[in-house]
Amino acid sequence: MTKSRSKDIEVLRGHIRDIPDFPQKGIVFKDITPLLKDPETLILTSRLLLDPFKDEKVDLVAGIESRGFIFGTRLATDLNAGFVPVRKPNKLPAQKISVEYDLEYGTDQLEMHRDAISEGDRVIIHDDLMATGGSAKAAAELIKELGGVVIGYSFILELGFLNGRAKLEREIPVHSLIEI
Ligand SMILES: O=P(O)(O)OC[C@H]1O[C@H](OP(=O)(O)OP(=O)(O)O)[C@H](O)[C@@H]1O
Ligand SMILES: Nc1ncnc2[nH]cnc12
Repeated sequence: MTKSRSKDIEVLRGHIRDIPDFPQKGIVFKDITPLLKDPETLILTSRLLLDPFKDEKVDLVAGIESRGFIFGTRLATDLNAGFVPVRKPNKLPAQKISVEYDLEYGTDQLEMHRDAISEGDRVIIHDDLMATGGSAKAAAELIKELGGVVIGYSFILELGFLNGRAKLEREIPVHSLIEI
């Protein structure tokens, strides 16, 4: 990593705050709202997320609800790609597919519209944070079921101690700006 990139990453790190015992006891919640509020870190985050993919041919960015929507749409426009939402249950209005998955705190379900992906579409999965990797794995399963090809994962933050990467296919690159 270049010196200036690692300096930029440190700036971002300084704008993520720890909230102990949220949403339940024992969880240290990584809150990105300070990073969103500062116009400099807001734009810096978009730029740093774009870097690893800027020479790739990308058809779609799939953002995971809800915090994955924030930078996912920007990443899509920066790549001249489309954006598709991966949503929590009962939010999408048209025909959809679903998958269940485990969270650091509980279980949940993710859904995508059946027509969100065309056969062979090259898709990046984006979220603000990877914890157990359950959400990212579930999103990848949905995309593959619809005929898409996952070409990479993009996160601002990765909780490395939870080893979420182990859940993902090894040959697909994972780009996390900050690893904790
Ligand atoms: O790697 P995992 O263990 O699956 O956890 C990561 C997911 O958890 C958080 O979302 P959350 O479910 O809290 O919802 P939100 O984005 O709507 O706040 C985060 O934004 C990721 O989507
Ligand atoms: N520790 C954490 N902080 C913020 N979002 C999360 N999603 C899952 N675990 C999380």
